Amino acid sequence: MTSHSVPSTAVPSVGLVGWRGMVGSVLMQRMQDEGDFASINPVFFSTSNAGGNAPAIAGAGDSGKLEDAFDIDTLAKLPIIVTAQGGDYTKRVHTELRGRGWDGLWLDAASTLRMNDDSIIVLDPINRDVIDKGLANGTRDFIGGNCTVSCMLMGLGGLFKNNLVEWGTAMTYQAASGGGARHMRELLNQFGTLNSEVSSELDNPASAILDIDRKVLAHQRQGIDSSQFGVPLAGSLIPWIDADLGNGQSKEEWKAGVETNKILGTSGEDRIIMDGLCVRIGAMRSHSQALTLKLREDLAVAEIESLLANDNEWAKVVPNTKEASMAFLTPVAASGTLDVPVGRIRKMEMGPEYISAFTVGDQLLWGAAEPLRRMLNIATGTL
Ligand SMILES: NC(=O)C1=CN([C@@H]2O[C@H](COP(=O)(O)OP(=O)(O)OC[C@H]3O[C@@H](n4cnc5c(N)ncnc54)[C@H](OP(=O)(O)O)[C@@H]3O)[C@@H](O)[C@H]2O)C=CC1
Ligand SMILES: N[C@@H](CC(=O)OP(=O)(O)O)C(=O)O
Repeated sequence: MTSHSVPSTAVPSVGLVGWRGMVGSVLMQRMQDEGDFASINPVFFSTSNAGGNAPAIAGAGDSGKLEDAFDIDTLAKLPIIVTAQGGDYTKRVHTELRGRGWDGLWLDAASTLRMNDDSIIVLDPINRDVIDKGLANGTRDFIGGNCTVSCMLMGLGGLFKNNLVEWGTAMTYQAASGGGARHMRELLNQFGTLNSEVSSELDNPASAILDIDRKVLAHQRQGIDSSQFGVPLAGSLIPWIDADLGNGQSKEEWKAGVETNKILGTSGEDRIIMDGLCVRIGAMRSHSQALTLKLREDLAVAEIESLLANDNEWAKVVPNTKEASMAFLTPVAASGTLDVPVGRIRKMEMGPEYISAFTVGDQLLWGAAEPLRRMLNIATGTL
């Protein structure tokens, strides 16, 4: 074993797997920003570089060497493991660990264990009661939710938590980051090559826009690198995300219903019907969604806004004006922040219980890293 032999310290030892990936890096940054490393003894793991240097954490002393992320003996000594390594890793290592009776806490960004009966989907500003009950009852697997679902509930928690939503549709506009780092790079490369194709025409104000459009389209249809997304995303969109369930629904769309209800702990007649269409667009790291909600009551718009604004400190109600929507209700405005703007709230023509809403959230923060970071703090008793 390398330098970290899981020492007995006053603070719990926490295994960190997947810390250098995209989600893991955001998690590490947030943990440093919030001073979380003061309450844990981090033990860093790697699937590719065991024995290499662990990352330096400001104020946390020597991080030592990287442990082997497949070394079950070392993992099994830890009371808590946090992973953002991905579903394949979870499938392999979680099964082995539990198989040998390890009863530590497993905190995971991957979807693999999310819908298991013995796991809880964590989003504590929305379901702290479910989490606390689970901890008290011996639940050991705490899993981050789907990014779109988590961002929607953070923005609209005031309606969902108060059992005011009968059903809803979420029509999503999901960022490239949902596919991973390589997808973000591909999107930017696509924008770049499209621009290069027509740069001389763009430099000439007299050039015909329809000629430019023809050249762009020709490049999109032939020659542009789309190896990650499968089809061009820059200057286009992709109306399908995740697997085909064979019933016309994508897996991402299915998650909206099952995960929303699991997070909220709603079932039977309280179950909320959620469905929609999930679409990939050329945004970088914030997911947006347009919602139609059928409320259980005819609430005034001001009352709805007040419920949303008062639900949690991150939901930010944006007035339903053109100016405010353009300034505050976009991926550019929300990215890199924990704020979840929610706006375009108005009664729809269908009737007084039908409202529209639009919300945006950074899918690497509330959509992935932040719920796990906060769950770790709950587990260590610091939140
Ligand atoms: N992307 C997303 O939006 C979301 C992802 N998730 C979950 O999180 C998991 C991880 O996603 P994501 O962070 O995007 O995955 P990444 O591909 O960025 O990272 C996963 C692992 O790949 C290894 N790796 C190999 N090459 C590199 C490199 N050049 N830079 C960094 N890491 C590298 C690292 O493992 P090692 O250090 O051991 O080599 C790393 O931990 C996903 O599989 C998914 O289950 C959940 C919610 C949202
Ligand atoms: N499917 C999401 C990203 C993601 O990782 O989702 P999940 O954690 O549910 O697998 C997207 O593409 O935007």
